Amino acid sequence: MTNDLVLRTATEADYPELEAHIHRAFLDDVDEDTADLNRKVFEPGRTQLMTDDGRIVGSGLVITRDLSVPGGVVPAAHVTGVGVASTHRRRGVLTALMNAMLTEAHGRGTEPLAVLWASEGAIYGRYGYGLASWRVSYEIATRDTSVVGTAPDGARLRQVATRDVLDEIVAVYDRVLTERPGLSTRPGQWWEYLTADPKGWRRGMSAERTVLYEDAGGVRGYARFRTKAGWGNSGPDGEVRVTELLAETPEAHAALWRFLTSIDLVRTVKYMHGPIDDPLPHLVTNPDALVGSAGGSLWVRILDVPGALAVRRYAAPVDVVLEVTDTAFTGNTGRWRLVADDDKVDVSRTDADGDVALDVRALGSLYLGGVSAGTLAAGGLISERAPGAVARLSAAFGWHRVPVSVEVF
Ligand SMILES: CC(=O)SCCNC(=O)CCNC(=O)[C@H](O)C(C)(C)COP(=O)(O)OP(=O)(O)OC[C@H]1O[C@@H](n2cnc3c(N)ncnc32)[C@H](O)[C@@H]1OP(=O)(O)O
Repeated sequence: MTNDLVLRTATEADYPELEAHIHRAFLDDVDEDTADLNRKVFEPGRTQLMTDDGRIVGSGLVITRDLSVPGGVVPAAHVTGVGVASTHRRRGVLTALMNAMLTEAHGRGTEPLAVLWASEGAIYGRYGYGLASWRVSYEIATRDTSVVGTAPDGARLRQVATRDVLDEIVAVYDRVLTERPGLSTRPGQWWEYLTADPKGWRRGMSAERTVLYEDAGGVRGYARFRTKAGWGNSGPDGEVRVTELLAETPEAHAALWRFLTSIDLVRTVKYMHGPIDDPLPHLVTNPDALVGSAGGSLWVRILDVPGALAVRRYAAPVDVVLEVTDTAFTGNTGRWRLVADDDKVDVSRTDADGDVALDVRALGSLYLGGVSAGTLAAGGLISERAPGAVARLSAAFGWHRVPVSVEVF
């Protein structure tokens, strides 16, 4: 092995080697069926590579998408495809790649945030990312519970091939996104990519199906899911795995879950992207049968503190001075006065004393409204300098819906 490490931006021609490298880093092989699929969403100009003697040994991809935040939708650098060859680990390759990705995104001046899903939660805090949203993974024993009630008159469910109803589900997704923080926009070929349904993505399950919920106003919700037949000593033991479920109305939400948990021959329904504030446990006959376990999902790295603070909305009027520390992007360091009331938000640098002091990582956790300032203060991650400031911050940064990221990108 040589030690001729070079950091560079990718080109289109790097794609085949890059794809093999990423699969290897994730302990997988390139599947003939899925080969080239990721090319649909590959942005070579935003992809950083580390090469050793010309061969790729490290990668980090940035994808240009927006993210819903409390009261808005903002450009956010979506970081993904981070992988370092096993032969080159723990020598600072990830650090070099991450610095290059964040510097490029910061330099654009248009993306106040970077976001990612972490393969392992221990990795990204050191780069200023804060864990900002959570998910509930359900494993529902359908024999032990059911969703109460019935759908209203005139409502109906329609089971279809996902690709045949793309326009309808895109419209639902885009409407839900304006109400719920943490969702990523799906520009360009994203929907085509996500619904391509190659065999390699099925992991022993069926092709993807979609069920739509419609009322007099049109489609109000959908669930994309796969099924698997199974037989045990006591009869059928089938499984449903939900890829994504989004609903605009309470009726759509209940009807979709009622459908999924009552399919004949199915004994288990799994879904890994439930929001923490999902009303489902309150709608079933026995919430214990949902077996939900919570885990982290989206990590947020604030790249531009005043820009990020100005672009979201606040749940309560607030006038507070945040004393922020950021060792990587030092322009963020300092005291920022945030004054917000309804739709008016003003952020300015100030010499006034800080009401609270926090690192940019804690600000990332706070940002989407899914982690309260009180929680962070209790952990020593926010220091209160003015009495009552943490309570005011908690009220202002909270949101009526918690963030959820429904897609591991
Ligand atoms: C957004 C995404 O794409 S998530 C996917 C991340 N990729 C994977 O999980 C694939 C398998 N793993 C890998 O490819 C590599 O091990 C990586 C990318 C996680 C780390 O790459 P490396 O080049 O070894 O990291 P690097 O040497 O730059 O380490 C930087 C720091 O992170 C720490 N670190 C790196 N990996 C881990 C880990 N898995 N768990 C805990 N700490 C870690 C290092 O100890 C080091 O700490 P220090 O700053 O205190 O010295």
